[in-house]
Amino acid sequence: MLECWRRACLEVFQRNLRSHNALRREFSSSACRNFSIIAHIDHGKSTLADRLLELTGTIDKKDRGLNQQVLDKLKVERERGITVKAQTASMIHTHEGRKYLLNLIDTPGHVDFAWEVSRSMAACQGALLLVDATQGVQAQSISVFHIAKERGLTIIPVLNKIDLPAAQPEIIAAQMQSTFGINPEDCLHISAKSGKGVEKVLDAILARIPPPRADANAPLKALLFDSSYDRYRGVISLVNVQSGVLRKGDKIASCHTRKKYDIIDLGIMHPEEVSTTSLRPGQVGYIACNMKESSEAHIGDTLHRVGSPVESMPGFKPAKAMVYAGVFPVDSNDFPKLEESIKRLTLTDRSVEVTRESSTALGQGCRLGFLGTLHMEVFRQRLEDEYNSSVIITAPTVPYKVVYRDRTVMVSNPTDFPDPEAMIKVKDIQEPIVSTTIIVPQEYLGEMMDLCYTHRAEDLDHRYLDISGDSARIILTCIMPLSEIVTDFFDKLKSRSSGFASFDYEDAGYKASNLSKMTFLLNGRPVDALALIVHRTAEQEVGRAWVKKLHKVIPRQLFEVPIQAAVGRRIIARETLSAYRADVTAGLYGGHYERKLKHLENQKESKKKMKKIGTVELPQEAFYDILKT
Ligand SMILES: Nc1nc2c(ncn2[C@@H]2O[C@H](COP(=O)(O)OP(=O)(O)OP(=O)(O)O)[C@@H](O)[C@H]2O)c(=O)[nH]1
Repeated sequence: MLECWRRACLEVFQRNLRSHNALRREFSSSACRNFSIIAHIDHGKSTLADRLLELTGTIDKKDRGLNQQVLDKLKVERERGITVKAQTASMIHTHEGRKYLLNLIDTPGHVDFAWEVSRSMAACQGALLLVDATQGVQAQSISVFHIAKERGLTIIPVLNKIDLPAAQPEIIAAQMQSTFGINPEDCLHISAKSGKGVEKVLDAILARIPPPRADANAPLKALLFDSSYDRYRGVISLVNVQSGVLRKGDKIASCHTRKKYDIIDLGIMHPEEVSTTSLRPGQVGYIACNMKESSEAHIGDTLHRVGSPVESMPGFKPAKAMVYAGVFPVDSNDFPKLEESIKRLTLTDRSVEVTRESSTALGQGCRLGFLGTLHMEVFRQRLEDEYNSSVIITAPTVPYKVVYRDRTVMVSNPTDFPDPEAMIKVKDIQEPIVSTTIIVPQEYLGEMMDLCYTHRAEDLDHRYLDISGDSARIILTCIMPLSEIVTDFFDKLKSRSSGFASFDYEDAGYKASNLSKMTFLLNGRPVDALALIVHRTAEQEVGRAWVKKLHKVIPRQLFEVPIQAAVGRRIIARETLSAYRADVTAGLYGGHYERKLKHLENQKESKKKMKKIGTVELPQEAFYDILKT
């Protein structure tokens, strides 16, 4: 038994040593290929990435549990089966006796994380466009294709899941031709799950993707495209060396901050960090250089050698928060812990915007800006998973523009939205709009159009994406207010199309709109944390729905409590909570005096945790119940 174990350990050690020795070789740029895998959500990116890592001997099948993807490292990614954060891995592949260094940058598939996708692509010369052969081209296949095309990447079309009986690779290849102008003969047919055809993907990467154009003798120029935080070593940055050679001990400087650093360690991701002596032009790897604050690692920054400045490369458009929400601790005494947790989490997720906020109802909290609602959900789950904090998140709000005669104010918190009385001073209120693409089988077109119209869609247009037999698919485009999408639009889209519709959107600027602030009153007193911004046409519906929900969740008091939705002084909806007397000592007679006292003590204790809204007492948990859906 012991002998077996010893032999297994030795095997792993020797394999690691062999591969680490291979990694320490210096790869010329002609032996490098930098690529990413782009696809619609669930089309199999992470599965293909794992298969490539296995085929190149970077990981061993035995090293990982069943169904666990190596590059999906966050707990929330494993639980939800989605990729949130782009990961990088380098592999060594031997072809016709020559060793190549393949750098794979895995990308997330969901619309909320499009920023990560375009960032990852900046370090690549090619992309595998992966399409599920049972589902065909979907909304995000189109958006990621266009991002890759704009960046001038070589695209290798790959049809996945051919092992499934429902796969129709020939039909989907024809779809690729009609949608993207791709020659069907260029499409590779694979099953990332079984590994069938994946060898050909490696061949295509070498044959079709050009090596990075890089000059080892030119001054050092490295693109910083991602960063993470390590408690002991500070900021770890991922860089793509565009020219020159980066070595341990080098003194480098940032074009953005002008700050100087010494390279303490560098290397490649294999898929964990493996230290090397240098990073050569064209390579992708990590550097540790005693950067203390993650704000110093500016995504899209150009690094150069101290004393030999270079022109900075065009950076990235900064991530733009599209959805804001207040985050409060369930127990208000926990605010310092919550703030610390948020701070630490934002070190690994730089796209979250953070400011402090305080509410009369919920106490001290933070206002956070997210890229979308899934991003918000994922952040909440990461907070709970990694930092063990329960949080109350207020209803999501998009950033509105309030245009006064002399200035424009951005409002991302309903409490700051002008009341109807203050509207005389306001010239215009504008809301963010997005251009939306939906792909759906034609039999659901009516349902989809109806759904879009009820969410205030304009400029609705549609055309056939492809016609194959009876299964024609439609591509539907329209302009919609972003606020309509951040609630339950996605769930409705999926349920009304039996799960067949796919959906994507992109920023389309701002548009004037007829909006107002809705407040909720408990016994005549407004509860700030519940305020909403609604379109005039939806006032009645939203007001009634929320009042009903509050009626269900708020515990009865010793007196009758009216629950009202109001816009200014106008009451839109009302429910009444009937009175209730909580007699905790009922049933305790005569000799039970001590127990009676204890019950009263307990009641006093729980009262301390109550929030007072005027005369109404609410446990903080009630807000959690009200706001969790
Ligand atoms: N039958 C079959 N299933 C596959 C194949 N490739 C992937 N899958 C399955 O499809 C599902 C989605 O695969 P993932 O690799 O997680 O997809 P993804 O594109 O990385 O998803 P995101 O990271 O969320 O964007 C998983 O259940 C996989 O097991 C394949 O070739 N055949």
